[in-house]
Amino acid sequence: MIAILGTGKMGEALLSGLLRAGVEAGEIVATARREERARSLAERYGVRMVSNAEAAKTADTLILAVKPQDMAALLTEIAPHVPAGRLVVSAAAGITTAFVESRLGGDVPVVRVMSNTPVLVDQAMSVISAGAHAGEDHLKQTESLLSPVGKVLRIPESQQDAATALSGSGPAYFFYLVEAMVDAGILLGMPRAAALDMVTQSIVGAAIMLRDSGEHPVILREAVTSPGGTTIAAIAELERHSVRAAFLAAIEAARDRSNKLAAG
Ligand SMILES: NC(=O)C1=CN([C@@H]2O[C@H](COP(=O)(O)OP(=O)(O)OC[C@H]3O[C@@H](n4cnc5c(N)ncnc54)[C@H](O)[C@@H]3O)[C@@H](O)[C@H]2O)C=CC1
Ligand SMILES: O=C(O)[C@@H]1CCC=N1
Repeated sequence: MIAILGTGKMGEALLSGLLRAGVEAGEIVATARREERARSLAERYGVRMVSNAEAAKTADTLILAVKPQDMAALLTEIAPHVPAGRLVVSAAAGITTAFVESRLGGDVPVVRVMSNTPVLVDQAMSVISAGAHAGEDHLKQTESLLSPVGKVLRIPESQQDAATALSGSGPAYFFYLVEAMVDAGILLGMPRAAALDMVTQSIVGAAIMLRDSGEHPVILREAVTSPGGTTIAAIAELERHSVRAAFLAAIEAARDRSNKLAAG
């Protein structure tokens, strides 16, 4: 039995992914804070909605998907109910395995995960790290939960905040870029729908080339950039506005924010 505690955007994305991957609805329980939300999830997915205490007692694997700021309260609530040896998977940004271990007590095996919203289309990037009491089996179990909904990579826990900044938040940067490019299309007089189509197909095409060609992004970009042409005119402006430096600073800020999240 798998329990998802805190079924918001990420929890629901993981829940739907598990079901698409063939886990039976009867093998999953979930929890939600609001009754209306619980009813809607039960209706849409056919899973049983239970209390956090019941989820902690009954499931072999607990997936904690509340906001980092709500994690301490959730751990205090479930600590008396988690039987020894249950795998606890924490999906929250910035929350260390030590934070979870210290609040649950005992030798609880904890695996920290940072996934991202493309889990909804089975294209997640999930990075996982073992806590002090989690071994190879626990990492394998977590991989088998997450690999049907995307790519899974093991990383040292010391890199989790950086991964949160890169791939956890990553989809938001691409959506932001699309918004900005569509605005540029509007500036040039394109209808909004057509501009969105053109930009979306360009980003999908570029992403698939990057993933499937094995080429370095510099080579792929150079292939688009003709001498004296249009692309270099655009890139000269991106450089003039320090867009690369802005990305470095932005992702560093996200890493620092992740590092501070456990403190609330
Ligand atoms: N949204 C994203 O792209 C990503 C989010 N995450 C992490 O996933 C976690 C959840 O994020 P979101 O889904 O975006 O937030 P969210 O606010 O949509 O979901 C959190 C849910 O937990 C519920 N909740 C809070 N305390 C609870 C409790 N004691 N018992 C039961 N339910 C409770 C809330 O009512 C809410 O529905 C966060 O820790 C975040 O860092 C990780 C990767 C990506
Ligand atoms: O913005 C956040 O804090 C979460 C963690 C990674 C993506 N969204």
